[in-house]
Amino acid sequence: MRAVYDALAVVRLPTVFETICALLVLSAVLLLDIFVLKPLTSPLRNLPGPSGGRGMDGHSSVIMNLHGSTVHEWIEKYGTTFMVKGPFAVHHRLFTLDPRALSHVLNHSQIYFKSPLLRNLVRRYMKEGLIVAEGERHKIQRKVAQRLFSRNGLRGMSEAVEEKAVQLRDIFQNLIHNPRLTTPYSPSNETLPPGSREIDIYASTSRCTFDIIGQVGIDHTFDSTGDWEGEGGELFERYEKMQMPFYGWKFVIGLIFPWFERIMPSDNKMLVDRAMDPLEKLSQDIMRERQREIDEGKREAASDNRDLLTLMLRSNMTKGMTPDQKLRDDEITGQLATFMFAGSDTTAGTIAMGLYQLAKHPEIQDTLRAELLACGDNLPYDQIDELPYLDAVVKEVLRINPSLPGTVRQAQKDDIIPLSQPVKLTNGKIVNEIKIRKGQLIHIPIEHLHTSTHIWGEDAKVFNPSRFLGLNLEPTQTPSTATFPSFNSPWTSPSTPLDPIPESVNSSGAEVEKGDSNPKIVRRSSVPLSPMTPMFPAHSTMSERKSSTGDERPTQIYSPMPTPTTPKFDLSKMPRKTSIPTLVPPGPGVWPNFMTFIDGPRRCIGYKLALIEIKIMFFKLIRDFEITPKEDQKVWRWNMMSTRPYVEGTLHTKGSSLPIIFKQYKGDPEPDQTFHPSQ
Ligand code: HEM
Repeated sequence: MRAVYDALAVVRLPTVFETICALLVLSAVLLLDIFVLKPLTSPLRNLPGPSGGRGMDGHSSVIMNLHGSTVHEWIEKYGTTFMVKGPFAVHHRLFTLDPRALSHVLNHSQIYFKSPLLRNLVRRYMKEGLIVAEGERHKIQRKVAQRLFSRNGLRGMSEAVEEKAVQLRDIFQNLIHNPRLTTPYSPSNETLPPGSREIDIYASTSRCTFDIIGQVGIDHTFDSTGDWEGEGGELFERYEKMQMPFYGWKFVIGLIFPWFERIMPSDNKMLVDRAMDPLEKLSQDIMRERQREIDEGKREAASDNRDLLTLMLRSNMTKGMTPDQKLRDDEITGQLATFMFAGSDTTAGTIAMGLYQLAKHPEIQDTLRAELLACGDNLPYDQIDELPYLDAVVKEVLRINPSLPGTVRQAQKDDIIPLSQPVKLTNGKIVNEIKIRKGQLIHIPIEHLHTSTHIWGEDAKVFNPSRFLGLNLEPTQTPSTATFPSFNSPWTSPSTPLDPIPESVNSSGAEVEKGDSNPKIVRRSSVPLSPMTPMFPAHSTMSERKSSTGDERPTQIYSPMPTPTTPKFDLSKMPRKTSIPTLVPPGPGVWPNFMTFIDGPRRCIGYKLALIEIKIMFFKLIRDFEITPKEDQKVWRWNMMSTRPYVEGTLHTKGSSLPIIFKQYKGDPEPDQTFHPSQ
């Protein structure tokens, strides 16, 4: 002890000069490490790749630009795997479309996490839910959430979705038939002739998907679609407003140092808190109430997979669970924010962009309508799911407009990534694998993969659903034929098998079967479906009511019986199932090389619900309406967490929107009304 006191007696605090010198030396070492040592020793340093990227964001803004062609030029020049740069061109990152590499990264989720920056961005909106969680916490959360998507769970969801779709269709019909009616997504109808109505399809479907997640997540009815002045409508307005593109420097600093915004919140942070705090409070109140109901035996265990909240609470009550195995309160409430964000924006954007594509391609719209009208209006979802042309259209929408154009992973330790396409390094060596260092990032370019002509053929950028039917139904399209460069090019098909994909199918069969070129969501259709056979007679009733405030509200139930379109092709020749075009090489994804929902243990947990929503919405809306784009309107997409449509010149004033013109579909014109050029 004496020796310790003696030693302390000679210790003194450093002088200011010594402290400054020490800090300078430390900074010099750090800078040397970042700007010289790291790049010089980077295992990616000999990979070919584009020059530039010397700015603060390196090549990121080029990669994230949804409308540029530069990345495709890089792919042409450097092949499937190359190096791109992070900040100040000193951070080396891997950019790969190589199926084996992607499969390896996605399936080793214990090595490849989301980067801290991406997690900070996601956490801002989605709190401590599934998307932010990594490692053991992720496994625990995912296991519970997965149960929501059991066969029974999905059936319940399809009923909730159908109800919403019918509500939306009724509202649209009412808007068309009653020009004086207004809604937040169709404020006025001044310039259009009677019988047509301009409706913002993004604003309306995002309300629907918000309502659906309220139901599925916490068994709560928001009804922001029909009751936009009510509590749900107000919550939705705030939720929508927080996604306006207001960023600025405080936002950027806050992404790197989240504590900063606790002192100086950015505009974005204030909008997010204004939207998410009431939602969080609501889910906490419901959580307490639900726990009480469970404790008092008021909720039947059998009905508990109806919503995620109850499922999580009941899971925490499993006998023998250690505290570590239980979900924390912030994980439970965070899950609502996660599902709200991950599940509603993505799906709404897809439905809106899909309807826009159909509006722009009348011949595809007619073909789809012909298929849908050949069935009754009340077709159950498992049969809707079997309709081949609808399936092809939905796949094509998901292929060409994936909600997440890409994602990023960061290696948590040194690793070796296998390749199916050898890469020629700048030093002339040819390698079949890439070494990656702890901390380096890997870009997973979903949209570039989907629009690569080498994978999807010459018409990769064209909206052409018939590629999934092996047909060429649209006269304006050329058949999808890939022109693969010579054998030695980086585009030859994989010579080695892909990584085995861990079977994440649970006992309820909630995940997709692998190895099937056309996996289906629910494989229980026992009724053979002929697309030509009407299944149920459509009905036609109409009722209107006035709201309590005396305003006319679109609350009608109205289902006309249009004459089916004369199909532009023989429906009986339609293949009964879609398939991935044979030219598409094997690759990871929910379907081969189809990465909209990515793959592996972090694959989108809600993709089956997304498919249900998209298909049922298309089914209900395209049967009853003819849709056309607005003249002189340019539509773009912007990307923050997921891509959203907006009209040119209105992003910063209006935010996301996508108005299109709706007309009641009345069937083909009678022959005597048809104009004949010879007359
Ligand atoms: C068209 C609609 C959708 C698309 C394109 C989509 C896409 C994706 C993608 C690409 C990911 C992986 C993100 C990453 O790891 O970087 C993901 C994850 C996720 N998605 Fe979806 N999604 C959709 C709909 C939904 C729906 C409807 C729900 C919920 C009901 C949902 C819930 C989630 C969750 C919770 C995760 C995190 C899974 C995990 O990390 O384990 N998504 N989604």
